[in-house]
Amino acid sequence: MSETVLELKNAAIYQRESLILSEVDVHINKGDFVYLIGKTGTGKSSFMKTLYGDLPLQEGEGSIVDYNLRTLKEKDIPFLRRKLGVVFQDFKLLNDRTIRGNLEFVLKATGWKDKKGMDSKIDEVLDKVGMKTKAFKFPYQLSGGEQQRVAIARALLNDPELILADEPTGNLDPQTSVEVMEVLQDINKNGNTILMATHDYALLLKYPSKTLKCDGQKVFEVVQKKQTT
Ligand SMILES: Nc1ncnc2c1ncn2[C@@H]1O[C@H](COP(=O)(O)OP(=O)(O)OP(=O)(O)O)[C@@H](O)[C@H]1O
Repeated sequence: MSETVLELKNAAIYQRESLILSEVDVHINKGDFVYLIGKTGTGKSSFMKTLYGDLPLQEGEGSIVDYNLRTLKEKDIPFLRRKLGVVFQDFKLLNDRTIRGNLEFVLKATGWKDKKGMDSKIDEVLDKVGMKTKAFKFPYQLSGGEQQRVAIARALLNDPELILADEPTGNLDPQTSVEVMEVLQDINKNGNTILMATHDYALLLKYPSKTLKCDGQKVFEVVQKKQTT
């Protein structure tokens, strides 16, 4: 039996009192790679924010990893986020410390204490994204694509049950986007579940997968047409 990591039933997504999406039914199983697409302003980020507890789920049912989004308390949010890896368009690395320092900061903030254990975890995740040799650099010494690889490594630190990537290639050129996408594909092949919001239809064509679309305040699954070439 497939293991469910995300389930929304008849959910409504709000930004304060404005309804952004309604009657949302979404199901994601362990190991899936799912795209979330839609024109600008259709609610992709609002949808993602609801999943990581930045917006409350006010209507319908929602469960993500082991949390019920309807009953999620403020104090649960840091624990929920430890089970999720969140990747943003703008990387959000700390410029005052090295790559290793950035990753160590997250591990310490999530309760890690043993220096050896932290070092080997950091090496492991940097290796997964091809950045092991650059751990001593500062974020501003890296290209956008490299910074995003580090952000993906950071998302992997606590072995997340689901990775939420909100426009992870939004600030990257097409070639670099493909390189970052290859990293996400590899991680997915190794068993990680990924939900990725994107505008980038070229990536969808190159790496077809289950696709959800936000349009007209609804989310529905779209069937990608097979390329004939
Ligand atoms: N903090 C906020 N307060 C109120 N309304 C908001 C807020 N953030 C976004 N919205 C509104 O919610 C709607 C959906 O925005 P959202 O950012 O979720 O869309 P999106 O599909 O992610 O867009 P983009 O692709 O441009 O990031 C928009 O109409 C936007 O104006």
